[in-house]
Amino acid sequence: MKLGRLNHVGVATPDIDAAIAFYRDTMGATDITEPFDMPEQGVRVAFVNTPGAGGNMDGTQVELIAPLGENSPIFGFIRKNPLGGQHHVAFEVPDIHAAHDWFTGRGKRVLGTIRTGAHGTPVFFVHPRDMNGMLTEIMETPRHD
Ligand SMILES: CC[C@H](C(=O)O)C(=O)SCCNC(=O)CCNC(=O)[C@H](O)C(C)(C)COP(=O)(O)OP(=O)(O)OC[C@H]1O[C@@H](n2cnc3c(N)ncnc32)[C@H](O)[C@@H]1OP(=O)(O)O
Ligand SMILES: [Co+2]
Repeated sequence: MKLGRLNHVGVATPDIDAAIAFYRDTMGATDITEPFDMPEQGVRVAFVNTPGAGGNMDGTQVELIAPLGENSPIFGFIRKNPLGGQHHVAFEVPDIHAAHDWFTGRGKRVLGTIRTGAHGTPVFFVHPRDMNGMLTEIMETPRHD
């Protein structure tokens, strides 16, 4: 497998509206999506688009995520980290199933099943303990048709 593009850094927050205001007013972000719920993933999500290499908006995103209820997979994280913070990183791959075989073949614990992520493509997560302490999301590259 070859290292793919860093698509986003997942940042957990207890208050997504306050986090959006921070990125807009303190960090000077000019391109932030409206938040939206992903009940099947137990999170509310908003994307902060960062400038790309050419100053456009195809750079790596900050993916703001807030827990939807106590069953959210990030509820425990917020309880331990009340301010929120860096939660995961997401790398792109061309083929999610080949990537899944790559990580499981190396004894890495894939969490749950392949699911549809916030970019509309299949994703899976690899346990932080098997990834040098970093919860890692592997996502199939979004198609820009
Ligand atoms: C999919 C939509 C969107 C997208 O981009 O498309 C998203 O990214 S949504 C992101 C939210 N969803 C997930 O994170 C799904 C995968 N995550 C999980 O299954 C859990 O969060 C899990 C298993 C990683 C941790 O769950 P929990 O915190 O309830 O369990 P523990 O407290 O037992 O944690 C075990 C162990 O891992 C450490 N930990 C927990 N979270 C993280 C983290 N984000 N980064 C690094 N380490 C983490 C925790 O401290 C425990 O370590 P220990 O040494 O035992 O204390
Ligand atoms: Co993510």
